[in-house]
Parts: sequence; C-alpha cells; structure tokens
Amino acid sequence: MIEVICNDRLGKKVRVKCNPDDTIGVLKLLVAAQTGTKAEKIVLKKWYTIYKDHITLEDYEIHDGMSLEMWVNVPDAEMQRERGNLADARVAIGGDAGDTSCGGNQAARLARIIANMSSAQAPHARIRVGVLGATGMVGQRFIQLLAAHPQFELVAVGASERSAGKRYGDAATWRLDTPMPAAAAALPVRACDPAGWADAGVRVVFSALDAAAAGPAELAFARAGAAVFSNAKNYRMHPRVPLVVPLANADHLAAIALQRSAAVAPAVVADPAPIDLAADITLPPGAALVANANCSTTGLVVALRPLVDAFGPLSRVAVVTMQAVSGAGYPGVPSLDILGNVVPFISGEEEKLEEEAAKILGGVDVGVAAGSLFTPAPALRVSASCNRVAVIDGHTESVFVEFARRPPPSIDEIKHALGSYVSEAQRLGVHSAPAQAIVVTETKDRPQPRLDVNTGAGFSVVVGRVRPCNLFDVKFTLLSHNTVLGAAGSSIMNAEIALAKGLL
Ligand SMILES: NC(=O)C1=CN([C@@H]2O[C@H](COP(=O)(O)OP(=O)(O)OC[C@H]3O[C@@H](n4cnc5c(N)ncnc54)[C@H](OP(=O)(O)O)[C@@H]3O)[C@@H](O)[C@H]2O)C=CC1
Ligand SMILES: N[C@@H](CC(=O)OP(=O)(O)O)C(=O)O
Repeated sequence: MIEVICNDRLGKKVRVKCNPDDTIGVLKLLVAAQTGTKAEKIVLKKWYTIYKDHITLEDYEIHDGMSLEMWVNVPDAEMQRERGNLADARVAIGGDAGDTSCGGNQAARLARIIANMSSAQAPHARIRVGVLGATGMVGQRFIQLLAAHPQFELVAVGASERSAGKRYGDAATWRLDTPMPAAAAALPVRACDPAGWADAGVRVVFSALDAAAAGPAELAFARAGAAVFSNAKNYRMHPRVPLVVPLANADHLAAIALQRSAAVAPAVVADPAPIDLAADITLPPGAALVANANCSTTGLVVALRPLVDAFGPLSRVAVVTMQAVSGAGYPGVPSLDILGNVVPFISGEEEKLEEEAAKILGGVDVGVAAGSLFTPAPALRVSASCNRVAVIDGHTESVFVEFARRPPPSIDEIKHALGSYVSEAQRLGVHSAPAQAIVVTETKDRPQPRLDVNTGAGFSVVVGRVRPCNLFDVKFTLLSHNTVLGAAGSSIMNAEIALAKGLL
C-alpha cells in the first residue's frame, strides 16, 4: 500500500492510501470520498501530464509519498467513458465482490469506494450512529474517534441511569488529551433502551457498556434493527456472533448475513452456559451483532495472523501481559494498589486470551446448517499470564510461539512476515486502517508504551525484540493501544469494513 498526496491550487492536501495497481480512476474515487467533490470532476496532473483514468499508478510510476496536482473540472468525454466502466464494475460486483471478473480485490475495493462516495459526498447522508456506555473509558474513545468520521455521524449517546437525562458534557468525566467534541457535549444522555432511541434514526450502535449491562441491552438494540458493534465480553464466544479483530479476521464478518436469516437453527450450547451464549441471534434485516476481542487478545492475534498465513498452524503460544490501568475502566484500579506496583492478577483475563485467540484465528463457514459458524484454529494451545502495571495506555505482551511445522521458519522469515503483513482492512482502504498493521522495530529496548503507544494513531501493533527462543521457536514483545485498536477503534473499523462489504 502507498500514500499519494493530492494538492489543490488553494493549498489543500488530500492524503490517499491506495495500491500501486489501482487505476487513476480509482484514485479519483478515493479523493472524492474524502473531499465530497464528484470524481468525474477531478483532474490529476503532474507538470504537463494529465493522468488518464484507465492507467494504473505503477504504470505512471506514481510511488509512495508522491505529490500530484489536483484540479476540479467539467468531465470530458473520456472521463464519461471511465464513469461508465466503473458503473459496469459496480453492476458486476453484485452481492459478492469475490465472484466478479475484475478480480476480488479490485472489485471489493470499488464496492467500498462507491459506498464511501455516497456517504462522504453527501455529508447529510452519513450513517447515524449511537454509543452505549458513552461516558466510560472506551465510550470516550468512541466519542473522540467518531468526531470527524467521514461515514458515521454521532447522534445519540447512552449510559446508566446515573447519567441519563444529563448533557453528555456534564455526565462524562472526560479523561482524554483532546478536548471533548462540542457536538457530543451537547447531546442528552439516554437510557440504554432502544425504545427511547427511535427518534434518533440510529442504524449503527457502538457499545462500550459494562459487561454487567451489555448482554440484554446489546441484544435489544440488535433485535430492534440496529447493527451493534460491541466491546463487551458477553457474546464473544457465541456460536453465531463473529468475534472480529479488523486487522486479523475481517472475513468472519460474513457471518452477519446469517444472523438475519431464520434458516440456520440456533446452536445448542452445552450446560452450564452463561445465558448470553445461549441467546437466539435471529435478527431483522439490516441488524447485526458483532463483537470485538479483549484488548490483550487483539494485539496478540494481529501479530499471530501473518505467522499463520505465512507458515501454517501454530501449536503453542505463551503470553505474559503487562496491561495499562485504562484497561480497567474509570475510575479503575485504586492508586494505592497500582502506584509503584505490579498486580499479577486480572479477573477472567487469562481465560479470555486463551479461548478468544483460537476463535479469531480459526475459520468461518457460512454454509453450515446448524451449530457454530466458527471452527477454532486447529491444535492451537494458548497459555496466558496477565499483570496490571502502572501505565496509563497500552498493553505490552511478551509472546512465545511454537509452529506446527518442522523445521520452523527462520527469524528473518518471521520478521519479514510480520513487517510485510497487509490486512484486509488495509486492502479495502477503510478510513481507520493504519498504513502499517504491524510495525517491526529493531531498536533493542522497544516497544515501550510511553514512546510507541500512538504508532499509527493507536491503530498499529508494534513488535520488537524478535529473537530465537530456547523452549519455543521464536519470542518477541508487542505493544498495542488498549482503548484504540484494543476497543473503540476496532469496533469502528469493523463497521467500516462491514459497510465496505455491503453488509450494513
Ligand atoms: N478499557 C479497555 O481497555 C477495554 C474495555 N473493554 C470493554 O468495554 C466495555 C467498557 O469498558 P470501559 O469503558 O473500560 O468501562 P467504564 O467502567 O469506564 O465504563 C462503563 C460504561 O458503562 C456504563 N454503564 C455501567 N453500568 C450500566 C448500566 N447498568 N446500564 C447502562 N450503562 C451502564 C457506564 O455509564 P455511567 O458513567 O453512567 O456509569 C459507562 O458509560 C466493558 O465491557 C469492557 O470490558 C474491552 C476492551 C478493552
Ligand atoms: N480486562 C481488560 C479490559 C477489558 O475490559 O476486557 P474485557 O472486555 O475482555 O472484559 C483490562 O483490564 O485491560
């Protein structure tokens, strides 16, 4: 993936992430999605060359970081023809981007661009979204990340009865280092009951609810027709709920289509199962229930995904976490417990890491008649040991990996697989996807949360100290932002991907 900068004559810069094999026509659609200018009016030039829509960036030798001149003009006959080509591609995309003659990636990309265009070119057509649990640590991150989102417009916020009825600005104890967005501050806090949200026209609901409240509330919103993207643990292991880390297993979002169908019988869950895992997820058209992972699982699976893709199944993974205090919510861990200290226990955390990774790295089969849509990664055994440390944001993890294959890959091959990994979210070019999913550092004492937690605006995983292991095959240290990629950012990216795939 490369970044191209388009400069207009007024000094405005538009940075666009794209692929070298994209055509100029596709690049214009990406610019259009960001600026609201119609693609057919955009002219891209460099010196005396006017770039033609059907030629690819690599054929024009347009490379990473290159600046182009951007003009806005009336379409000429050639552009009209290219528009026709794009319209044909859109028809060919139909319901399944992968079946088109123009190639899965390119077709999916066009579908996504067209989806982006309709929302970004008409700002009033942004999808109206709400946030449940908006006053907490993850809720605040949602408010921050949604403030200038090109596809989603925040129109409703919900929290507990303690906050309901107040203005958001009065109810939330704002703890982020950017100002509270004024539009959010003015919103009334609602109770987390869909009946009271009918006037807001909300289609997508992001949930940062405490797990004690999330189960019934999220299901009620989904059954009322909303697409719910949840951070809570309640439905993560449900056999009909995709557990999606957008940089690792975006393909599992395909399960959304089956949630809307009564054709698949709900799976039978062995007793004694928590009630949420036995819930009937048969939803109306347009609705969905998607979970994202525990924040420590998230960083781990992003690093493991390219290793599985490149070298086949993993047999054993051991992980020791050093987790930030913001992971415990607000007000979280008492200062007298954590200052100058390490607490070697986080309730339920090790169990979540050990079971969630296998679901995420496993397969999805939307053709099964009954039972689970998900097959756990074969043979993968994970052992986790979790610690709370005196860090504000960013979970650090020491990871030890053994591959099923013998001999295992070399350390250089492993570093290359990590550093060159491109996730589906990046290939689709969704708004929140970082330029690099995994940043590999060779600096011997990195990653460190204070220095590296905001890499890729908090959406990248930083991996360092990749080295041989005497007991396993390789060991390394990773860092990921627990409330951005580990929570709100993943939910938002999941929704962006679902939108790009035509699932919303
Ligand atoms: N922090 C993190 O790094 C991560 C958190 N998560 C998960 O995300 C969710 C939110 O976590 P976090 O923001 O840290 O938690 P906080 O405790 O900071 O916030 C909890 C939110 O839930 C609301 N709430 C609590 N009880 C109720 C209720 N009975 N009815 C309605 N709303 C209620 C609170 O509202 P009020 O202010 O009115 O009390 C608040 O908005 C949790 O499920 C957590 O497990 C997942 C991954 C990472
Ligand atoms: N338990 C995590 C955050 C969290 O709430 O996770 P989960 O959503 O899996 O309960 C932490 O303390 O850092």
